[in-house]
Amino acid sequence: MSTFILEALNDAKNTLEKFISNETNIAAMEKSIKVFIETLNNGGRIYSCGNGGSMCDSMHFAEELTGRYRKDRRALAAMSFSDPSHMSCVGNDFGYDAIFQKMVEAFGQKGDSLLAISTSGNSPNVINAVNEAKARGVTTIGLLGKDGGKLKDMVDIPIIVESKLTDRIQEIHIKIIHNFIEGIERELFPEHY
Ligand SMILES: O=C(CO)[C@@H](O)[C@H](O)[C@H](O)[C@H](O)COP(=O)(O)O
Ligand SMILES: [Zn+2]
Repeated sequence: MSTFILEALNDAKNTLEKFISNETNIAAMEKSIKVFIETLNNGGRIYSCGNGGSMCDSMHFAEELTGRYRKDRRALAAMSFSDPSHMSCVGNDFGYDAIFQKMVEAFGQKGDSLLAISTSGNSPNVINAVNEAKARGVTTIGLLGKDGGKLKDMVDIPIIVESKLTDRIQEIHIKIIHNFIEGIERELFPEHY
């Protein structure tokens, strides 16, 4: 039993170390934070989407912007595409592949940004959201994994966690997400740091 626990924790450590050691990843994270800050400073909105655990990450990202991260401050304009009634309607009437695309169609404007989260980079509903975002001048940032999938070459800024395991990739994604929030707050609320 303990062997499996240590193996899993060590694999997580190694995956994070590998991610950190690639300068491209850190540069892409910095670039993403700049995009988010620019969006907010220009009165735009930050959107996010993903499936399963990545939907939880998408919601986690948005709530820490609209609500709170480390300290109290004003709400920031963010929205996760995860409204169950919207998803059941669009899933039922247009198909599951349209659930995120329809939200971009409803809200996406030039200058907004979209955090598209997919560990495979191949989920059709995330791909369709990114295509809609591109057509509307919404900047796209991909939190991806494995080989980056189709989204790697579609998003403006791809961030790929090198691992074959969905859960492991998600564990690094949430670290990146917290880093995004801290980067945004450091710029907009320097008095908190
Ligand atoms: O959270 C997990 C596994 O850790 C699962 O729910 C996982 O998110 C789902 O299988 C997703 O449908 C995977 O989609 P994607 O990351 O490939 O876009
Ligand atoms: Zn958090």
